[in-house]
Amino acid sequence: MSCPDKPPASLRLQGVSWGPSRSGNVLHDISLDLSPGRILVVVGPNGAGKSTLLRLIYRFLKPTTGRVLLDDEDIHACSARHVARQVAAVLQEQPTDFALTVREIVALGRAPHRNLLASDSRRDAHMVDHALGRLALRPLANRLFGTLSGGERQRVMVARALAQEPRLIVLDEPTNHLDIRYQLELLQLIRELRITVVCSLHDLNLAAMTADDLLILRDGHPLAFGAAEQVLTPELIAQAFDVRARPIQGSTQFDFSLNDLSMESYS
Ligand SMILES: Nc1ncnc2c1ncn2[C@@H]1O[C@H](COP(=O)(O)OP(=O)(O)OP(=O)(O)O)[C@@H](O)[C@H]1O
Repeated sequence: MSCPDKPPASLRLQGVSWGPSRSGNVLHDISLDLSPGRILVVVGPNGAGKSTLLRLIYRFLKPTTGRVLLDDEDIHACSARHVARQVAAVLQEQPTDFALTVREIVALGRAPHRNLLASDSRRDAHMVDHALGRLALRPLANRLFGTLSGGERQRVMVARALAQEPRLIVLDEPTNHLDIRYQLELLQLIRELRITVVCSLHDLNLAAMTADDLLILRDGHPLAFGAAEQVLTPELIAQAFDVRARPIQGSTQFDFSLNDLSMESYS
């Protein structure tokens, strides 16, 4: 049985800023348009504001100024449940429901689609099983979450998000805890999802392989936004990360090294 498709959503950020009350902004005036089905990868140094931007997109935080629009609808003009039916998030923090099985955790993704007190519908069961299959988790379906490795838990979190049938999925550093094989598999899965994706990544080479569009943040400011091959240039990488990036011939991949100034600052 195939998984029924919902059309991917468009995302628009209009002059979005955010800061904790009165102590200055963490994010400054970010605007971008993401067409349905495109993959936006957000990169930037530690503390640049990547997780904060993602929290605004999955409606955990409300912008201090500006708007986040999903298909031209301000997500803060809609109920949390309405947004949860369209947007799923995979966060760096993992749940502490160690006594639940993998299947039960993935089934939590169905919550926004259920009516109060309604028992699981056949569609719920199908979506949970489909998500378990996509992440190769069927053999672990009855294991307790608390007994899984870090990488297995991360795959459960992605399966839970897929069970939610989102039209936009937000992933904060989803390759954390994954070995290189599962990193590549997960990023390939993301490319095959046919939903709109916003994902933060630290690895610029993985970002180049995954992104349609790329946003570079530095100190909460958008340094560059656009097609990945135009944005990931040695100059912009140097500006954002203070490292030297040498393109590997014939690819969009880079070798990285400290530049001379960085070396001096450590000596
Ligand atoms: N609620 C908050 N109150 C005060 N400062 C905050 C709050 N949330 C985030 N910050 C600050 O905002 C900055 C950006 O944090 P954020 O977690 O978004 O960065 P990041 O780019 O995801 O970093 P990393 O790559 O290290 O995960 C940091 O300096 C952080 O301390």
